[in-house]
Amino acid sequence: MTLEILGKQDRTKLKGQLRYAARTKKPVLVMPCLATEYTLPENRPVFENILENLRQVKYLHKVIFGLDAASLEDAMLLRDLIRQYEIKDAFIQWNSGPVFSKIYDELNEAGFGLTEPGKGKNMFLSFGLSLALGSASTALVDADIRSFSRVQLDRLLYPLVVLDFDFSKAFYTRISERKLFGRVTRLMLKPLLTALKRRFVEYKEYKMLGLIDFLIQFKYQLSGEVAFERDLLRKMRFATNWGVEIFTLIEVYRKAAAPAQVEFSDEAFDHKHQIESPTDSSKGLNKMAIDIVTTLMNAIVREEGLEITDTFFRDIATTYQAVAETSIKNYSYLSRFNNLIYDRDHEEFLVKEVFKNSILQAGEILTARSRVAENFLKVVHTFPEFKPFLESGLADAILSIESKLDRSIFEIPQTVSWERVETKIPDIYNKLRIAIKEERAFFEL
Ligand SMILES: O=C(O)[C@H](O)COP(=O)(O)O
Repeated sequence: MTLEILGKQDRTKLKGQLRYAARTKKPVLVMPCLATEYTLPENRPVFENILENLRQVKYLHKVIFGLDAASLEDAMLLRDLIRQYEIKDAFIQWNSGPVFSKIYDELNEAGFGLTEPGKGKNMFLSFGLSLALGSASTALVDADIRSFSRVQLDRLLYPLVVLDFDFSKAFYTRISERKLFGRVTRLMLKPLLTALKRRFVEYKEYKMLGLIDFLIQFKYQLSGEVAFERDLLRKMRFATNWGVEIFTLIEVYRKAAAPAQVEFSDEAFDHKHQIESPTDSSKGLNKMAIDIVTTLMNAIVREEGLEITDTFFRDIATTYQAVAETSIKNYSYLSRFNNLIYDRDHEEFLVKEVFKNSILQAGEILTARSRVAENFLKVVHTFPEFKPFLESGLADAILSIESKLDRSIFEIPQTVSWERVETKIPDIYNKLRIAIKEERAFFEL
């Protein structure tokens, strides 16, 4: 279901309905942030605008600031800002502080592999905290939205808190300095999904189309603003790299009963932009694109069972380029229609020199991995306890073995689900509630 803003929305009504329904749904907002998002002078106004807007939201049960890369002084500064803006019921999940380091240690000792620092690990713990607080709906919003306003949060949560959806995802138009942004979504992911669809129709691989069609219907697949209903959140796993948004959608495809996308803003959306790094595939948009393609194709190969031939990625990259070139023409018209600046040469450069290579590089990574997987399985074959798993074919065998081991063997860096944590550490939510109490007392919040 797509919830679009049709004409002028009655914001007071929206707010009123949310307030009423929130009494039972206890919505929690999770905001992962880096200390630099408020310590650097150039970022501070963006962060303070978010706080100013959050101050006006009266229906949230709790606001969790998942704080990464922060010293004690940075954490205290955040505490001061939360107080200054009178954000009610907020607390800091200071990831490198003593209270939550202990929780991460316990999760790691139980074998959940949360060693890689970053947004994935941060938000995973915040979600656990939200579950521990008994929230029926949890929203995730980034701390770098330059155009944030409170009504956006209202819209994101409305499908879950007021209506009966179990997942909500924002869509919007990204514009900055009078130019279209959303470069990876527009120029890489959307054309790639179209190219994959063409290929699967042509080769009559209809089984693959369910996932592709599901992904295509989202207007902005890489938006980071999402909300989950409790039962779904418990079942979700999360990628801990740049593939997080696409991985989340793939999980939602498998696990959600009633997903919705919602128009976040009737104005253009702007956030902090990653650099383009055409020659270095280890950072910026280039790295983001590789992670996304690897995550997507990994799911199609392993969980949908696609057999990849030697030429698969080369063929897909060629179709991708043709589709992307057509969309560039369309984006140039769209820009003219909206009086925006459009640098067609640069967009073509991104498609041909950056994103096409990302697809090819992701192909190399996946092909190499699948060779490793085969060898791995040969070795695993010698252990009798894995024998029953090996009868179901390569993809299923790896999945079963991974679920037995509680972690991914060599694939997409990802978390387990909270449902899995609950089974292994039955009193985990109790421990998390104690941790929240300690952290709140420490920061006097
Ligand atoms: O959503 C995207 O396409 C990527 O996050 C890049 O976005 P940007 O071009 O708006 O920086």
